[in-house]
Amino acid sequence: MTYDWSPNMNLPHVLKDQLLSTIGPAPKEVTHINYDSRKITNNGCFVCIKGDNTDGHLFIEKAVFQGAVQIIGDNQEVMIENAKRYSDVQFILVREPKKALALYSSYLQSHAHKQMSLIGVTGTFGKTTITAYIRNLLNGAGIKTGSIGTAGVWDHKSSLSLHRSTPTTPESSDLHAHLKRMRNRDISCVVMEATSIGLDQERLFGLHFDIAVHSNLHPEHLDYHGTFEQYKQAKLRLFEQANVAVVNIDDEGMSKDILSTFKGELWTYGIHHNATVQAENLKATQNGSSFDLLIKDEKHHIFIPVLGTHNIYNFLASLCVCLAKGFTIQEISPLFHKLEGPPGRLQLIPEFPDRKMIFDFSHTPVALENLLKTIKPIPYKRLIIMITGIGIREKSLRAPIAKAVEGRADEIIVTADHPGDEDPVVVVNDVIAGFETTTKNVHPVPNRGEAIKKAMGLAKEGDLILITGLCMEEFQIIKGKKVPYHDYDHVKEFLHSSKPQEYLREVSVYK
Ligand SMILES: CC(=O)N[C@H]1[C@@H](OP(=O)(O)OP(=O)(O)OC[C@H]2O[C@@H](n3ccc(=O)[nH]c3=O)[C@H](O)[C@@H]2O)O[C@H](CO)[C@@H](O)[C@@H]1O[C@H](C)C(=O)N[C@@H](C)C(=O)N[C@H](CCC(=O)O)C(=O)O
Ligand SMILES: Nc1ncnc2c1ncn2[C@@H]1O[C@H](COP(=O)(O)OP(=O)(O)OP(=O)(O)O)[C@@H](O)[C@H]1O
Repeated sequence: MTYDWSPNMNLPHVLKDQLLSTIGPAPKEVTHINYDSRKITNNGCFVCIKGDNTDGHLFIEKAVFQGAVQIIGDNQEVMIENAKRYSDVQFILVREPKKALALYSSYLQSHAHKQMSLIGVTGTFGKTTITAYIRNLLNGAGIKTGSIGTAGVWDHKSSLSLHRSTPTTPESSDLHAHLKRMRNRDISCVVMEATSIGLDQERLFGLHFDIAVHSNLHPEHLDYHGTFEQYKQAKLRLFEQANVAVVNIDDEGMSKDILSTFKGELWTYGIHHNATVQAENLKATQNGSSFDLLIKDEKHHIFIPVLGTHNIYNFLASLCVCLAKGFTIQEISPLFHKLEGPPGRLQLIPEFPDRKMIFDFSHTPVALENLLKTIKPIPYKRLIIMITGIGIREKSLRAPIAKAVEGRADEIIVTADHPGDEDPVVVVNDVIAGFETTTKNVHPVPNRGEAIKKAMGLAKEGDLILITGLCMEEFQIIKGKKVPYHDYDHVKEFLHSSKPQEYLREVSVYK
């Protein structure tokens, strides 16, 4: 049964291309839309999505019980069956419920996205960092810019508290609600991470991006996408929705695909190949990176207060966005000395006099090994590293974490992150079991805050302290509860303590 579109159907016009048929009375009012029956309340529209574990169509009854007045789905048989049972509810049969969810969500949020400029960032590594750099530079340049991604949802000033449904790219109904919230705060530009899974699940369907940014492509999420090719095709979809593309020309994963298919304005960046914006003569310095920037045959000497070659790539991507937005290098360069990445990604903590201190999110053996490679060019007297076992995640990673840093630091503090239901002492001892030859200069401190102070207490002039683990999160999970926690509070406590020496005392945890 197929209905022709008619204006009297009382349905938002946005659903026109998705609509197959409707049964039941059009509701007087629809106040919200959701893909999860548990989040539906009075006057809601529930969209049935087939997932990996279950099928949203099984929860129609629950959604109606919770107050749904409209149901959207693609299973004709189930929809008709339920329409007979709930004659006061409108059932809308569509071609693709995920697309309908995105379109209808946009409508219910007054198409807020159309009143703002959108920038999408995709790639395997660097999305969160590039997103933070773009937000930082554009705000500095006077464009009120918000961001959405792994680091949360930010307006131009600070992080907004909200419930997260996905780790990075929100489901479309949540995304449009965030966009409306941004618009209400006078945000005129939003930069967002576009993950392959988010793109594949149509969370960004119907959005139009002024600029799409590519970082790089390496195998990831193959359990979800099946093949590397399918993973790449999902990421490439972002560029079909954009006017301008910013492409890392050094990346072998997908740059050629974008360059050969993209029809709009192109900006390239890189270090090893000629690009619109190219960096050369890279040098790691005490507090950041310096290099020469080549833009259209002009050379500019640049310093940015961030470490690591990968972050120079991330910076180049962000700079291309500013240039594509019409700023000149002269207008943007005064902002470089204040460039800020996302919390906890090679984040320099400047407050500790005569010592260098870095927070980094690495909490796996591979990430720790990469971190130790990245900091190599930084001059320091002694290296002090704090590593963490994680209570709520794979136990099997604890011992390898110790192995990754063994013999590569002068002092190693071992602590526990998110102990969950585990005794932090046990977590710490599991990590320590991974040291193969010696536990000399290994300091077990089960409480993360105390461990930070211990690391700071051990540091002398000229030393480098690496604080690793899940430090960008503002809570610790302890016995199923999120307990407010921030690394930075402990840094401040140490610096303001009249007796910092007391943190040097040993804490004995071996049982
Ligand atoms: C693997 C994956 O992508 N899962 C997504 C998928 O879940 P699923 O297939 O398991 O759903 P399901 O449990 O079978 O349920 C099917 C439907 O029934 C609904 N339901 C279920 C139970 C109920 O009582 N009532 C009800 O309505 C569910 O809300 C859902 O709509 O469909 C759901 C609804 O559309 C998504 O929210 C969910 O994302 C989950 C939360 C998730 O964590 N996804 C991760 C993998 C993800 O998207 N990550 C990327 C980052 C990747 C990166 O790091 O690069 C991201 O962008 O965040
Ligand atoms: N451009 C890059 N190239 C290679 N590696 C990078 C790049 N940028 C960041 N990394 C590495 O990836 C890690 C994660 O960076 P970031 O959070 O910015 O990436 P992401 O794509 O958002 O990943 P996630 O979604 O897992 O957070 C960093 O700690 C760093 O080790």
